[in-house]
Amino acid sequence: MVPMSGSSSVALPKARVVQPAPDERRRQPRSFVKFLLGASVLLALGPAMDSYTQSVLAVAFLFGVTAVTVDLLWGYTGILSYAQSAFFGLGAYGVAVAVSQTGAYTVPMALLGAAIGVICAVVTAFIFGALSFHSKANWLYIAVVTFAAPFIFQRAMLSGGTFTGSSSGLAGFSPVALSPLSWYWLCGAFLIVVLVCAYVFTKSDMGTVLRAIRDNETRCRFVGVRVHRIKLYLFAALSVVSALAGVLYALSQNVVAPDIGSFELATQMIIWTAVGGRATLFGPVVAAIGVNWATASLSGDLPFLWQLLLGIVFVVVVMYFPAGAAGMLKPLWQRLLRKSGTQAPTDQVVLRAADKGDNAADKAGGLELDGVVLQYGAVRAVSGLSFQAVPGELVSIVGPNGAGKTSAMHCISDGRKRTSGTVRVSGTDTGNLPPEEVSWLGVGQKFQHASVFSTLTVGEALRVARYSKDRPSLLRRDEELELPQLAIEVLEATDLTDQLRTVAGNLSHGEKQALELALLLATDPSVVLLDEPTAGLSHAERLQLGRIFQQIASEFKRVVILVEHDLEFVRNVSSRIIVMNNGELILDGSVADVVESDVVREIYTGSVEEADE
Ligand SMILES: Nc1ncnc2c1ncn2[C@@H]1O[C@H](COP(=O)(O)OP(=O)(O)OP(=O)(O)O)[C@@H](O)[C@H]1O
Repeated sequence: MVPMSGSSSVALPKARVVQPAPDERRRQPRSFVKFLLGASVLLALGPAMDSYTQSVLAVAFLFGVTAVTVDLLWGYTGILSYAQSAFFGLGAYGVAVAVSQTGAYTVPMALLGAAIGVICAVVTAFIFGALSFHSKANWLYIAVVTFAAPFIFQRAMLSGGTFTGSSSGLAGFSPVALSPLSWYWLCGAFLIVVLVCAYVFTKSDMGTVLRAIRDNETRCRFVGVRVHRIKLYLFAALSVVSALAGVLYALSQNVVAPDIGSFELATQMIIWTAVGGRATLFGPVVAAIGVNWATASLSGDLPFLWQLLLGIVFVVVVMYFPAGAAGMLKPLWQRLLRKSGTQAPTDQVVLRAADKGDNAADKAGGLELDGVVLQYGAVRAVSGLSFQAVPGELVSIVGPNGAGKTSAMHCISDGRKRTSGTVRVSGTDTGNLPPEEVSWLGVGQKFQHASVFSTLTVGEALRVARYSKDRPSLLRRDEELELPQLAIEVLEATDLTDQLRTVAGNLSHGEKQALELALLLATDPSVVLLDEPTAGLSHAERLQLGRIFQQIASEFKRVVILVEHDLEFVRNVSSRIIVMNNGELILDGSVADVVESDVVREIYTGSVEEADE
């Protein structure tokens, strides 16, 4: 951070462009085209292989597809799912059961079976997703819940009698009689289509949102990203992809057995992703193809040794190379690119000040708390807190440690935290809405500790924060980043406009604090909650931020609620001060009232009870 200019306001740029050199821009599509060329060459080599290898690789390509789904879920979004093998199995069994049971060995019947299998997979995904993605769930829920999926699948297939073929499975049902080479091409083409779609998706604005969820789900929710909904839809969509891979497996292999939806296969998919390199797409695919090809070639001669080797590789990679093979090779690849005169691709960012306020200023009707209570078991952290704040006010909440200041902030930003009482934002009762919905109503909260997205660039993080205003595209990355003026003020004043392409995890502590502030301002809130925002900052940085806070309140007419321990700082920036002790509001008045109050002095030096006596 650098000191602000002497004026209270910073001149706003209409548009500021941070763009890569032309060489870099040309490079981005090129690397992907190279990949497609490489994949085409691999497919073209098909006729040179024997039919056994063609068949093995066709299956490996389908497992590569499931690896892409695991990577999108786990690598990009942080969702560890063990259900992908069950979805694969449902697709495969859908075809096998439909054709075998009806005796109609026709393509339409196989397609009908495929549709039933896919629908079963989607319904299962929605059920597991609904159990795992909700406000009270953490990241472990999906792993624990889906842990059961392969077991349920296998048990169901084993108990299905002649309907599912029990332990022997079903065979000889496929109405599609293609040569191994044709299946090799078909499955390879399917893998390429899935990879291209996944690549485009991960490079889109929604792909950035996925990485943001993986990095910091809490911050996502507090800037209005509907995390649970996104996770649920992603999980359901990828169940379709896995089930379709299962359909092709059944048609090409002409045999299905319960182990295609097993826990072992589910674990292997996770191993391919970890060993290949999470969040790289190509790494897990190469690992899936390589491991399956090697398994087919070696497991006959070295059945036990091969499994042991795989297990050891997995443990070593997880412990010592968390970025996987792709992560290990990346520096080498980048060095090669640099030698050939090019750099890794980077994106252009055009920062633009919004011509009009999104909505907050127009409907800013202030903040109102009425009898708010927050009880943690026997501890009453907030006890009947009531106050109002109007646009343009900077209200500081002070009090000793444990007074309930942070808890009061939580009661405003998260309707589910409150035990009782009412909070109204611009006249709207927030009820028991979760933080993402309260954010949509116009509340932005900055936490005590800087909470940003460690692997996202500053520009990407700001784009994520615009989720509720500019819907992210699933297909493309918007070069233009339109921000409310007050967010641009913060970026300009702290020089973050020059760091739009810097990874947030590499910023200094002060810059992270400023970025977090800019993130919540990017949502254009009408109520800005700041919980000890200057903790750990230098004197100059505190002064700078203090001026910005005042500007947000007085110039941009927002309600600013500030929790701070530094009374000198509070005195300089506040228009009003609320004093809390033991969860209760004990004083609400002007700066002069509070500073001169004996009660406040006594709270900080002794106890109120003692003072009363
Ligand atoms: N998650 C929790 N579970 C149980 N008790 C809690 C929890 N969070 C806070 N408390 C208790 O609630 C009371 C108020 O805590 P809170 O953090 O709101 O105070 P504070 O005024 O913000 O303190 P500080 O200035 O130290 O941050 C304290 O007694 C604290 O121990």
